[in-house]
Amino acid sequence: MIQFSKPNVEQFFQTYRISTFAISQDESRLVFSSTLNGKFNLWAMDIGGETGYPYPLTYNDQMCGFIKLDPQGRHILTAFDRDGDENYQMHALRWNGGEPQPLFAGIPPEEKHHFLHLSEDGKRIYYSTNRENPNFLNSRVFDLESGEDRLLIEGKGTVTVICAVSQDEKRFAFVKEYANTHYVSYIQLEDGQEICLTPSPDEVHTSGGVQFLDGDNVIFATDYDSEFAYMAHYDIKERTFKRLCEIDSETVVMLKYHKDSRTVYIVTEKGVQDHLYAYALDTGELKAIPLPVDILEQIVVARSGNLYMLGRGAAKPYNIYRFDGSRWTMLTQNVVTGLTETDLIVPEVITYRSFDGMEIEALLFRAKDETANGYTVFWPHGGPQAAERKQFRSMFQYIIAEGYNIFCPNFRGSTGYGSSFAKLVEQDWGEGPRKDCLAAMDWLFEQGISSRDRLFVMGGSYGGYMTLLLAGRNPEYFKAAIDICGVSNLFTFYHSVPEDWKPIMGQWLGDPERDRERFIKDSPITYLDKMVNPLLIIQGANDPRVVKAESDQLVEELRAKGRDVEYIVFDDEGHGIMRKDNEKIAYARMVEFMNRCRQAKIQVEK
Ligand SMILES: CC(=O)N[C@@H](C)C(=O)N[C@@H](C)C(=O)O
Repeated sequence: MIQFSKPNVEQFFQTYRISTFAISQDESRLVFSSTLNGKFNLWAMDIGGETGYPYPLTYNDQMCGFIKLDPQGRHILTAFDRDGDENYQMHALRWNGGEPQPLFAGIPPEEKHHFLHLSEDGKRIYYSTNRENPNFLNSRVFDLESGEDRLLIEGKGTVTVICAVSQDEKRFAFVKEYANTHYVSYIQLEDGQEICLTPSPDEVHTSGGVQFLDGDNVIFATDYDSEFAYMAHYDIKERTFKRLCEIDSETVVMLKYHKDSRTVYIVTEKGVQDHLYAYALDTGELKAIPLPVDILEQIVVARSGNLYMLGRGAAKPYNIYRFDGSRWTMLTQNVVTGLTETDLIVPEVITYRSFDGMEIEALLFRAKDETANGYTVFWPHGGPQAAERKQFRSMFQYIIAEGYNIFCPNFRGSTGYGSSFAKLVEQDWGEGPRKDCLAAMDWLFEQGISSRDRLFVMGGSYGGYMTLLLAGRNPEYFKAAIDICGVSNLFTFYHSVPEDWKPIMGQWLGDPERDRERFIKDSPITYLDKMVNPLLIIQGANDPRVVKAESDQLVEELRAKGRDVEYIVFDDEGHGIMRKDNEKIAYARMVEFMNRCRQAKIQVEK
C-alpha cells in the first residue's frame, strides 16, 4: 500500500471562487464568473449533457457585477470594475466571448452601473448609476437597439433604486434605503403615483426583493412589525397588504417566482445556515427542499422549473448545482485537489453568554489532533451587519491545517438573529460588540481551548477594525494581530466611504460632530500608546470602502513609535484579496507571522 504524505498547503489553494452565474433560456449553457485561472474571468460550460467542460469567455482578469444572457443567444451583458475599485461599468460580449465592448462611450472611471432588470425580449436594460447623482443614484433604462438612455427614477433624499419591473414595463417597484436595517419598497404606477407596500413607511422596517406575480400583484420580503423577515403580498388594485408566509426564527432573504407552476422559492437565513423552501401560491403549502450546501449565494429558476443554485458549505467550495424537482446535480466540479470532505474541518456551532447575559452564537473550528499546535485564531467578521457562517474559506482550511483552531463569534450587530440584534451595532461600533469579543475570549480560556499566550486576533474590514480596537484597548488578551483592510479612524472613514453610502452613515456609524467623543473612544488610532502587540496589516490599494489611507495612517504612526508592524499592499486588489497569487502570498505571510510570534517572547502588561 502506498503511503501518501500529509496534505500540502498548495492543495488548499486549488479551489476557485465563483461570484455569479447565468443560464441560457434553453438551459444548454451556463456562464459564470470565476477565478478558475487565478483571476476573475467569465467562463462558459455547455451543460446539455450531464456535465460540461469550462471554457473561457474573457481574459481581462476583472471581476464582474452581473451576467445576463440575451434570450436569443446574440450576446452577453455584464459589467466589470478595475482591480477591485467596485466601479462596475456595463459591457457587452459576443456570445462566444472575446473583447468586452462598453455599452456607453466616454464615461469617466468613477462612474458605476448596477444591473436592475432585462426586458423579456432582451432589448432594454434597466440599471442604477451614480451618473449625475452620486449620493442618491438614478435608475435608468437603456435601449440596446436604439441607444436611447432614459431616466426613470431620480434618487432624492436617500439612495433610491428600482428593484423590479412589471412584465409590460409600465410599473416599477423601487426601494428607498435609509440603513441596512431600514429600507422601504414602493410601487410606481403608470401615472407616477407611488404606493408604499407596507402599512406605514414611517415605521422603521425593511421591505425588498419584490417580485411581480402579474401587473397587479407583488410578493416581497419584509420584517414589518416582526423580528424576522417574512413573505408578504400586496394587491395593487385593492391596496391591501397581507402576510403570506412566515417561518419561525428564520429571515426571508430571497424570493424567486416560477410563473407556470405558481411556485415561490424562498431562501431563508437562520444564524450560520440557509434554508430553501417551495411555496405553492394556490394552496399555501410550504415544502422544505434539502440542500447539498449550507449557504445559498444565488438561485435562478429556469422556465422549465429547474432550479440553478450557487452555494457553498463549511467544507465545500463554491459550486453551481441544478435541481430538477427530485435531485441536485453538481454542474461544476470545484473540489479541494487531493482531499476529501473528511480531510477538511467543519465547525462546531456553540453559544456563550456575553457580559450582559446576552446569548451569542459562534463557530469553532478545531484543528485535528495530529496537527494541532495549541493556538487559536479569533476572527471577528466584517460587515458588521453580516455574520460568519458555514461558508468555505480556503484561508481558514489552510490555517487550520497549519495547526490553529479558529473561533468566529457572531457578536451583537450580526445578521441572522433578528432585526433588534442586528441594530445593536448601529452607532455602537466599539463598545457592545467588543465586549462580546472579550466575553468570547474569556469563554475560550475557561474552556481550556485557548489562553492569553496562545491567542491571535485576525479580521477583515469591520473585523479588521475590531482587531485593531482590541489591539489598542485589550492587548493583554492575545499575542499578536492581523488586520485586513480594517478601519483605523472613524473620522476619516466617515468621510472617505463611497458617496452612495453617505446617506446611511448617520444611522450606521453616527455623526462625527454630534458623536465626537464616541468617535474618539471607538477609533483604534486613539490607542496607539497601548497598541504594543506585533501587527500584520494587509490592504488593497483600490479599496473603495475602507480606503488605503486607513491602513497607511496607522502604519505610519506605529512605525514612528518603533513598533513591530508588517505592512503588505496589493496594487491590484480592492476590499479583500481575490486573486489566487495574492491569496497565496497573503495567507503564507499570515502563517509565517503567527509562527514567528509564537517563538517570540511578547510582554504585554496584564
Ligand atoms: C454599508 C455597508 O453595510 N457596507 C458593508 C457591506 C461593508 O462593506 N462594510 C465594510 C465596512 C465591511 O466590514 O466589509
